[in-house]
Amino acid sequence: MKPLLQLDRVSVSIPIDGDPRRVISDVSLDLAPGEALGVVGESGSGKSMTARTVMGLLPSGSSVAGAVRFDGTELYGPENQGRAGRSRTAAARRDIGMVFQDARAHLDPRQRIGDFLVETDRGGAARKAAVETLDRVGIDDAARRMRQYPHEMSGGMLQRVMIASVLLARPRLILADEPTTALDATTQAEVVSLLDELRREDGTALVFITHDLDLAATFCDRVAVIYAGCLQEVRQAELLIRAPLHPYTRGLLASRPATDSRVPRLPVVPGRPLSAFEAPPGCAFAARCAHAVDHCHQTRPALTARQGALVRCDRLAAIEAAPVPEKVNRP
Ligand SMILES: Nc1ncnc2c1ncn2[C@@H]1O[C@H](COP(=O)(O)OP(=O)(O)OP(=O)(O)O)[C@@H](O)[C@H]1O
Repeated sequence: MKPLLQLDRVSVSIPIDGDPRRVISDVSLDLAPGEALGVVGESGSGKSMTARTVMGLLPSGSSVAGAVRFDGTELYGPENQGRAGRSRTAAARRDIGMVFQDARAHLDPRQRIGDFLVETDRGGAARKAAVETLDRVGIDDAARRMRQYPHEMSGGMLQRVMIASVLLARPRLILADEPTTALDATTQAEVVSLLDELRREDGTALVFITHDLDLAATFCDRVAVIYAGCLQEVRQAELLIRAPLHPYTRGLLASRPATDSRVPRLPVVPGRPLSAFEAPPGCAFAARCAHAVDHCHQTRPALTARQGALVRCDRLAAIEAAPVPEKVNRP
C-alpha cells in the first residue's frame, strides 16, 4: 500500500546555544493509511523533533536534509521549493493534527473552550459540531463546558478538548506527542483508549510518541525505537516485545517495572542517553551496550532487514545467542 507518511533519510539540525546541532540522524520510516506507529525512546532521543519536523514546527534556523512526504506531497525535499511548493505543503499539513503533552500549556487561559474550538466568525453548525465532538471524546454536559475556561477543567479533560479540536479538522494523521505523560495513571489509560478508539472508528493514522514501550506496543501496530536521534529498530509491535533484536530495545524491555503501572519507571539501561549531536561516530548506543566490540565504536551500522524488522546493529549474530531478558522486579 502507498504510504501516507514517509520519512526518507531525514536528518534535522536545530540551533542550540547559537550553533547548529544534529537532533535527528538519518531516519527513514513509512506509515500506511490508518496505521498506528509507536515511537519510543528515552528523553532527548529526538521523538518530539521527529513529530515537529512533520508538522513544520521546528525552531527558526533549523535545517532538514532528506525528504518528508505526506500522501505524495513533499513537506520537505527538493520538490518543495518556492511559493507553489509552500502552498502545497500548507494544504497537505491541514490533514495532520497534533496532540501535545501538556494541553494546558497550549490553551489560552482567557479563552473559553468554545471559542478555542470554534473560530468566532463560524456559524451555529460549527458550534454544534464542536459540542458533538466534545461529547464524542467523553466530555459530559458539553454545551455548558463550551462556556468554561481552561482553569475550570482537569488536565485529563483538557487533553480531551485538545483531541476534540484535532478531530474537528478531520485529520488523516494524528501525531500524539506523549499525550498522557502529564496525567495520572487512570486518566492516562482513559485518554490512550480514547485515542485508540477514535482512530479505529475514523481510520486515522496515528504516530504515538512515548517513553513507554509497553504502552506503545499495546496500542500500536508497529513500534519504532529511536536512540540518539537515530532509528535503531522498527517492527510489528507484538514481535518487538516478544523477540526484541536490538540491544537497546532489549535493555528498554529488561528495565521496565514488573506490572504495577503506578510504580515509577526504573532508569532504563545503565548510563545516560545521548542526543544525536553527542553521539560518537560508530554505533550511537555502543557506549552503553554490553555486546559492543571495537568495530561498533568505529562504524555506524546500517539499518538492515531481519526477521520482519529493520534493525541497526552489527552484532545480532552474537546477541541471538543471548536469551531475551526477563522483566526485572523492583528491588
Ligand atoms: N527548544 C530547544 N532548544 C534547544 N534544544 C532543544 C530544544 N528542543 C529540543 N532540544 C534538544 O533536541 C534533542 C531532541 O529533543 P526531543 O525533544 O526531540 O527529544 P524527546 O525524545 O522528545 O525527549 P523527551 O522525551 O524529553 O520529550 C535533545 O538533545 C534536546 O535537548
